[in-house]
Amino acid sequence: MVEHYYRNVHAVIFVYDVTKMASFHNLKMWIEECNGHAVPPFVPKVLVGNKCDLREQIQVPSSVALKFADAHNMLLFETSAKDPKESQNVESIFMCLACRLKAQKSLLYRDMERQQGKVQKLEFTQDANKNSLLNGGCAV
Ligand SMILES: Nc1nc2c(ncn2[C@@H]2O[C@H](COP(=O)(O)OP(=O)(O)OP(=O)(O)O)[C@@H](O)[C@H]2O)c(=O)[nH]1
Repeated sequence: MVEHYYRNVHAVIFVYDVTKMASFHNLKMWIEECNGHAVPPFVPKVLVGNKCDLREQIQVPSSVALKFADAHNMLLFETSAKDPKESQNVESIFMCLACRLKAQKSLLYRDMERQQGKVQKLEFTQDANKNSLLNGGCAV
């Protein structure tokens, strides 16, 4: 059953609760589990600390989470699913992942075209395609 979740995965979001240190410590186990299921390194992964509206109860300092995120090559987002003031970060998570996936797809497409010797032809004949083929960046 678990295998099913990892098959053809496009992105991974690791979520911990900023008010529960145990949930942060458990991340290591989740990352190992993810690696154990052979999720490729190019699959974008982000780290999300939720419940940041509960300021009085915070157990996981942002600096610690940031260090952990850096060490695992992930971006960190601190969010609240409850507080509308913090909820824009929820949207940012998905925008960020969408951007990365789009950039990846453009690069993959370009590489495929290169292998097939088609890039030159597209560069000269289709201006509209030129940007999407050659720009790996994100315009969002
Ligand atoms: N204050 C606050 N409460 C939240 C937030 N997100 C979820 N909750 C609350 O936390 C409780 C558990 O939420 P679930 O969505 O069931 O999450 P879960 O991972 O299954 O449960 P927990 O591990 O207990 O957090 C519910 O009462 C939610 O309303 C948040 O950002 N801020």
